[in-house]
Amino acid sequence: MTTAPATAAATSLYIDGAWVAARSGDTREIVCPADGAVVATVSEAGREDTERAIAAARAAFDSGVWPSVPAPRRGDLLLRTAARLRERREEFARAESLDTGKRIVESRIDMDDIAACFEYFGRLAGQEAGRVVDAGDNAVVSRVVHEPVGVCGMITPWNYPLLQAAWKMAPALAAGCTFVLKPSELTPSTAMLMMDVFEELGLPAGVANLVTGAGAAAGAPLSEHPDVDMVSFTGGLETGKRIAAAASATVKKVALELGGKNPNVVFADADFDAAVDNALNAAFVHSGQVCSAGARLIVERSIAERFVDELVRRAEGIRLGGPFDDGAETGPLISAAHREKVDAYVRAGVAEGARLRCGGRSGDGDLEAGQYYLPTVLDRVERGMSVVVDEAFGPVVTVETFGDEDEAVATANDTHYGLAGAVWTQDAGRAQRVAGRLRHGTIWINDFHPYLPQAEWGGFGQSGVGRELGPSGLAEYQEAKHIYQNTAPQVTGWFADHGKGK
Ligand SMILES: NC(=O)c1ccc[n+]([C@@H]2O[C@H](COP(=O)([O-])OP(=O)(O)OC[C@H]3O[C@@H](n4cnc5c(N)ncnc54)[C@H](O)[C@@H]3O)[C@@H](O)[C@H]2O)c1
Ligand SMILES: C[N+](C)(C)CC=O
Repeated sequence: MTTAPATAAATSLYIDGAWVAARSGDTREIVCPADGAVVATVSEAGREDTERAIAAARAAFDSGVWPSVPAPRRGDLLLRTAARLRERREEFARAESLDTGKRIVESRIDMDDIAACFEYFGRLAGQEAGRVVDAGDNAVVSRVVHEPVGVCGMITPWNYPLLQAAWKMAPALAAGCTFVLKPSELTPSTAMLMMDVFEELGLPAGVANLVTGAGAAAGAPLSEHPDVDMVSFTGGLETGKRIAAAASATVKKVALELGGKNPNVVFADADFDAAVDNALNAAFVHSGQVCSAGARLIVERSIAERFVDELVRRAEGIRLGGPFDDGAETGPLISAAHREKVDAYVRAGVAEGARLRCGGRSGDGDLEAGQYYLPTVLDRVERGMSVVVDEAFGPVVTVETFGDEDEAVATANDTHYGLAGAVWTQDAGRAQRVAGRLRHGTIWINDFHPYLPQAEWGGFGQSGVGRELGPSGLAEYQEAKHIYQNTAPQVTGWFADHGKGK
């Protein structure tokens, strides 16, 4: 059983440096999906609360209180943020686990990754003062500088709540932007703790603002409002399309990190045990609620039967449990509604002809109190079937087979997404060839899942627009400005002076 922290926070909106309640007075209970315990009560923001937060972010930006701080000093605040996060790691990890049901060991890893993200952008801030351009004229001084985009709306999902927000907040602050963050309505707790850290470290009022509430009410103004210069969204494809469409009315800058249907390609010469073990990680870590989950296993035909038998045997043995259960290897799904969606997806696959090898149902016994769904393997699937095309965002892996390299690549690229993928082989030449041909934003060779703050993350195709992390992750929050100075202005004579002498 999870125990709730004593938060009865009817004032969970952080606007202009103050904790306030929703204007409506509405609140929402946050429920741990591992056992249904209420772990927090937070304010439920509506449109007018978000508009207040936007006004605060706009005023803070326009006053220059943050954008005019020299970039190395902004970087210093990010480094101090990282240090504070490391000190408060356990408190943050616990809050994340209670909201998501994620195992505490995974939440601790997330907190370390978040601190590393703040450190990376803290160091990157101020490293580059723009560039001088040779205009081909000695009288001209021409340079390109990078300025903050302005007020950013940030909308984030529930699976990696603070991590996905950190990938936006850290570069935005490094660039000199101000922002309004709207985390998933299901998992707001660590975002609240984060505002507490910013306040503690003296970030000026109005630079970081937080609204907790549902997407259509609290989130939509961030893509619609003319005072927001950029909206950065991480979440599902359909929501991303809605946000991009809404943002077009004011021609905002838009960054989208969307879903994936990620291929995990295994050649017959791969290290068998490592490939099976990592296929389990790829599909079932965090019960598959990972944008880059290896949900499409694509195995060379000659080893497919043995490989899948072993995968099924291992999947059947995975132990499920709550965040603080030391024996658990993975946790619950986020909600009852999501579990129903995953189950319907599996049923649709079976109805289309897939063979259910294991799982395909909720957990029983002790697991009945939570939103558990058993690791599920579906084989005998074909390209075009819904389970091969659509993201399940649950512990479900489908198995396809191939005969040669060309077929492997064609199968792996046959998706409207393009977020991530892996290739398993001991042939270094083939590994590089296949990696080069896969149309996905991240390719792992003989590994699955690692990401680094210094390496870009994002999708090809309908997995998104733009990149987070790496130098491009900072550039997302910057506008390039060309400053051209003529130090010896002269009459050009382009237009004759027809009035001269009159
Ligand atoms: N590419 C990545 O890096 C990445 C990372 C994590 C998750 N994801 C994706 O996120 C999805 C799962 O997350 P989810 O279920 O929270 O996604 P979701 O799209 O349902 O919700 C994401 C966020 O959008 C908000 N929202 C919903 N409707 C909105 C609207 N009309 N206007 C503004 N905001 C709105 C929600 O309240 C939430 O905060 C999966 O598809 C997953 O692949 C992608
Ligand atoms: C981006 N990542 C892998 C941390 C989480 C995706 O859901």
